[in-house]
Amino acid sequence: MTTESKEWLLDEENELRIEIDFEAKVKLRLVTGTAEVFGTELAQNIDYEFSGRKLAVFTWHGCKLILQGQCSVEYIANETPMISYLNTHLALEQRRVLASQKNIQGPRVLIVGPNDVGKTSLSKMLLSYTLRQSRQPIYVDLDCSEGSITMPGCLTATPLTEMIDVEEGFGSSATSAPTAGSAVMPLVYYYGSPSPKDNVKLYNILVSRLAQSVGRRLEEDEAARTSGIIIDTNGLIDSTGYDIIAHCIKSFSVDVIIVLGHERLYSDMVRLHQKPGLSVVKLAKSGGVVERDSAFRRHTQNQKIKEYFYGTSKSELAPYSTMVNYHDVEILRVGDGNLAPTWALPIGEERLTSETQLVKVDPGDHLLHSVLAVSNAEKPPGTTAPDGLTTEKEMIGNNLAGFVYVSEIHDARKKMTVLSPCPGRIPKKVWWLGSLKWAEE
Ligand SMILES: Nc1ncnc2c1ncn2[C@@H]1O[C@H](COP(=O)(O)OP(=O)(O)OP(=O)(O)O)[C@@H](O)[C@H]1O
Repeated sequence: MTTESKEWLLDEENELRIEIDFEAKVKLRLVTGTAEVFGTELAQNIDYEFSGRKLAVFTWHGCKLILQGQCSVEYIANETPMISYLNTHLALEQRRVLASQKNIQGPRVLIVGPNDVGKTSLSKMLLSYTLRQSRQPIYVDLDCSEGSITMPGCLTATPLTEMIDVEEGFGSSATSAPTAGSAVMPLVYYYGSPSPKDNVKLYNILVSRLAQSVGRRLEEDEAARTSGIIIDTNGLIDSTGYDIIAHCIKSFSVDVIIVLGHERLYSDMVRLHQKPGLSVVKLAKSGGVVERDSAFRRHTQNQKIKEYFYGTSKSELAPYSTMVNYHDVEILRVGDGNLAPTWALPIGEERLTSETQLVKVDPGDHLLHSVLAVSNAEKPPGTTAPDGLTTEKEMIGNNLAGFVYVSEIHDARKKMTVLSPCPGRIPKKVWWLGSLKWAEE
């Protein structure tokens, strides 16, 4: 790493915007004053290390920062929408105070907008500000392309109790070595693809399941109930995107929609959804939000997968290698199977579509480098016929125990070697195959 260091003096309400390549490492230190990264405050005189990130260091009251290392972009901006973001938080906080007094549900906020307008960054800020008020909000991540919490291809809900980590984002706060019964364990459903468009029906089923689970959590957990939920979405805003948004609003009983950086979407949301008890708010996109090309996104996804098995430079993990017999596991994927004809279904049964049909996958060379999701489901489909349909729906709606990575295939011996974060035999037998592949470097 280059030792070149540079001092930055920021006036109040300014932000230092930096972009760091994946190959570079940059250290950031707050010397005087106060500053925050997407809502999380920096401690003074501590080195924070970043690689492959685009971020903003914002100060409300002015500060002095030192950057050590090579950034690809670095500049100070004095025009930001941070005041409007803070005001939005304060309005939501008023609702939380009311919710605490009356013991009712706090705000259920949905953040929508096109790609690269800062939805995830705004979610982090609103969550951080809420956590700073000693509340315990739930973060729902419906953006399956990114995998802020665990892996790409997942839909997750995470009750947050600790501040979001400056260097690792949700990666650390939500999943670092949770103790038994820890409140920071995310609830994860596997969708298996980076775009909701690939299988809208499956995506909506999983959103409904996630919403039911979150609803149960809110009933039991008073702190989470009054703190409310923040839902981050993908950037789909065409007609399919509108249907998905409508489904999310219904499933999570959303009462605040924040539309980020898109006038037409805002006016459509007002027209389609504004009704008593549901507010639609428009916020401006920050000039600092960076458009990420597909290569950058792919790199981020790979990094996320790698971190799952090997940890980060701050907390390294050593994955375990296990040999698995083909016949010991049931590998399934959702969709694209051959359908039973409608007349073959029992009278009154809902017809399964090809989008939600379970298909058994025969293990083989094609699985090499796949990331498979280990389901908490116990029984393979078809074993409890005659009600096979219900079984399939239950199977799809099961949450996940974790992930494995297929590192070697020994087809002649009908075995495969998989990496997993835990030692020993993998107790769960139903594994989902999605489109996630990763070539270990
Ligand atoms: N003010 C800012 N200054 C510098 N970088 C920023 C700023 N706000 C956000 N970014 C960066 O811009 C990128 C895009 O932001 P973000 O992920 O929040 O957008 P998004 O709308 O959630 O994107 P998508 O839905 O397409 O995944 C991220 O790398 C983020 O760290």
